[in-house]
Amino acid sequence: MERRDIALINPKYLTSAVEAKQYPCEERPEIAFLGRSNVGKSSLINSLCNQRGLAKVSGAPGKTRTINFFTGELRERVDGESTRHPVYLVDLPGYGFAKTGGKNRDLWSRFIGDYIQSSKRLVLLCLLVDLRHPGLYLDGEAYAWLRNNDIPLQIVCTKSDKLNQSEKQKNLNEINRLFPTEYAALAYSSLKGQGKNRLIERFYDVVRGRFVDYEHTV
Ligand SMILES: Nc1nc2c(ncn2[C@@H]2O[C@H](COP(=O)(O)OP(=O)(O)OP(=O)(O)O)[C@@H](O)[C@H]2O)c(=O)[nH]1
Repeated sequence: MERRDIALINPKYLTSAVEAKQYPCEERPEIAFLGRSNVGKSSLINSLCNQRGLAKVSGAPGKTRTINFFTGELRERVDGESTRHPVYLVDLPGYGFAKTGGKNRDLWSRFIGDYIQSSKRLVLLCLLVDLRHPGLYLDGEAYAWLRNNDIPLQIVCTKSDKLNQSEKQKNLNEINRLFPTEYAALAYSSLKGQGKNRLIERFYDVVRGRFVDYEHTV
């Protein structure tokens, strides 16, 4: 019987950028991660890549202030045959930390906006929200702002291990209702690995749909 076996392999930190001319130039599709500060972006990237220290995990909100690029490959194995797609994972600075008010907030929007608008290779934006807190004002603002762009959006609901089954389902429904996107919101736990395979599957399918030229079979 055919079995789908998908992984994100060979992850490496590549570079950090504060302006467009510092973005890497190799043509790879990009999957970006955005969310309120401390929502668990670094933990999610580490969990997706099975590498603890890849992205920094902080107790102090607002640590990620640059756009961080990681390289990796999406690999699917079906019945012993393996297909790979090189990608960039892009860790965007968190919004909503204490000092980000007024002028800082405008700078943040311009910074992220420049990235989103200038990157021709961005195929999926993952908006991370904390599953325990559906409908936070700042998440709503980010969602509304991102909907104005043409980039496919995947809502990823972090820290799902902190809720029981019925709370999880209730909050997931609420997030889907408040933030509808082309793909249903996904519950994720970096601690337990919940949602990981489904999210990597999503990456694979999005990348495959848009960037078939990069495909090579090994
Ligand atoms: N229980 C649990 N804790 C998590 C999970 N993901 C992240 N955390 C914790 O949440 C805190 C913030 O995680 P980070 O991954 O550093 O968050 P971030 O969004 O990258 O933070 P910034 O760099 O400030 O933007 C850390 O204490 C993590 O250990 C999860 O799935 N489950």
